[in-house]
Amino acid sequence: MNALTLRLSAAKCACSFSTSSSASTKLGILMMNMGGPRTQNDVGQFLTNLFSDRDIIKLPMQSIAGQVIARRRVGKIKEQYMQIGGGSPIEKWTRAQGSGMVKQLDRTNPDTAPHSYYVGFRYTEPNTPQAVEDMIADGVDHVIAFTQYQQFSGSTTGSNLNELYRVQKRLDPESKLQWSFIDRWGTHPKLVSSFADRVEAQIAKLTDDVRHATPILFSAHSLPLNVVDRGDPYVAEVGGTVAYVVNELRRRGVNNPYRLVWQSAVGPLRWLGPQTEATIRHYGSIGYSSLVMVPIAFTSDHIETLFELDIEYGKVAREAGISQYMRAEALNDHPPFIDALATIVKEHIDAGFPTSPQLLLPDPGSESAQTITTRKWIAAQAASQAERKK
Ligand SMILES: C=CC1=C(C)c2cc3[nH]c(cc4nc(cc5[nH]c(cc1n2)c(C)c5CCC(=O)O)C(CCC(=O)O)=C4C)c(C)c3C=C
Ligand SMILES: [Fe+2]
Ligand SMILES: [Fe+2]
Repeated sequence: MNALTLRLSAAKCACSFSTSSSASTKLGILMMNMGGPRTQNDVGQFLTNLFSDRDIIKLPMQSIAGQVIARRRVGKIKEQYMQIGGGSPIEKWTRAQGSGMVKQLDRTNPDTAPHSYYVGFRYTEPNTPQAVEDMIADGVDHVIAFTQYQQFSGSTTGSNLNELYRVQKRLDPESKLQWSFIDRWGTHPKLVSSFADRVEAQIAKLTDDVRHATPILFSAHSLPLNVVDRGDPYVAEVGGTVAYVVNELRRRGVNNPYRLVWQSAVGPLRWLGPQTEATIRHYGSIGYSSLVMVPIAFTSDHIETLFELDIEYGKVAREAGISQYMRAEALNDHPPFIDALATIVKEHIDAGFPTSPQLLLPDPGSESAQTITTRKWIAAQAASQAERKK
């Protein structure tokens, strides 16, 4: 009997979780991510929301400075979105992933069917308040907050969780919703295997003369060094994903050399390197004529893959004499990746909605009051899930 079955022991028919039973628990799966502008007209608001978020960047007089910086960057970023078709494809991919995931869960976990997914983006619509309102209106009792960032950072999943804490406190003051959390999954075997598929497919496209010697550059969004120093787990967790993917590639007979590099640094802060762009330039300058790039910290296409890796660094690679510059496809709607998402949720349900112990351990460096409050809420939810399991 899993936790849900136990909760249903008072129900007349404990054999089914169907929504037709008034005593049944209705699950909602909240897919959390940053979001992206749907059109060029949304770029300004997206950037304003991002630069207003103290979990990603702390500015003096945040609300004014955030707007000023957003206004300064909007022209450049709009131009980048124009070059990738006008907007971010993140909502399209999140919906494809969510619908594939719940279809599979309906098959593998009939006891908790039907499964519904909700999209909670941090900086654009559909946002967290909309998702929580929809879940309340749909009669959801238990929300699985499932981050779509596979590696944890306070600036990404941490920010989404802080927002979730504020939103549920406002929209669900009597705490009718129960919550559980899937907060990181960077080494899940099905995620690792999905990445290995994507890398292997690109390696196969290289010409015979360079196929086995071409460097694989795993590239992730960088972090400011002060965030790394604080003990944010992201850098180590990205390294963990890379190690597992390389291990899987070795198992498949792909023995190419590899490096982990960091992209997308913005502003005057010092950011973690080596930078992706400088690495491409350097390898070109010492005679490499081929590279396979792998976006390793995001599951869907976005500006960092379609613009930065493909267009911007593609040009850098050509200038540096790299004639075979390739990028592993993002996971997007790759069927083994949809299987990975559904399996991760299945394992969470089957195990009685556990909270990762990592989520409850503070960073060694200083934390915001909001993060401390959010962690207390998560700990209370974790305790009540554990209680139900007994
Ligand atoms: C795992 C991914 C990401 C981490 C970690 C991350 C940390 C982080 N980002 C900034 C500042 C900016 N990020 C911006 C855009 C952006 N960031 C990510 C991912 C991560 N960020 C993505 C996928 C995107 C692009 C969104 C899209 O729709 O494609 C931006 C805005 C763009 C710009 O102005 O150049 C900023 C700014 C910080 C400071 C940070 C860690 C503290
Ligand atoms: Fe970012
Ligand atoms: Fe960028």
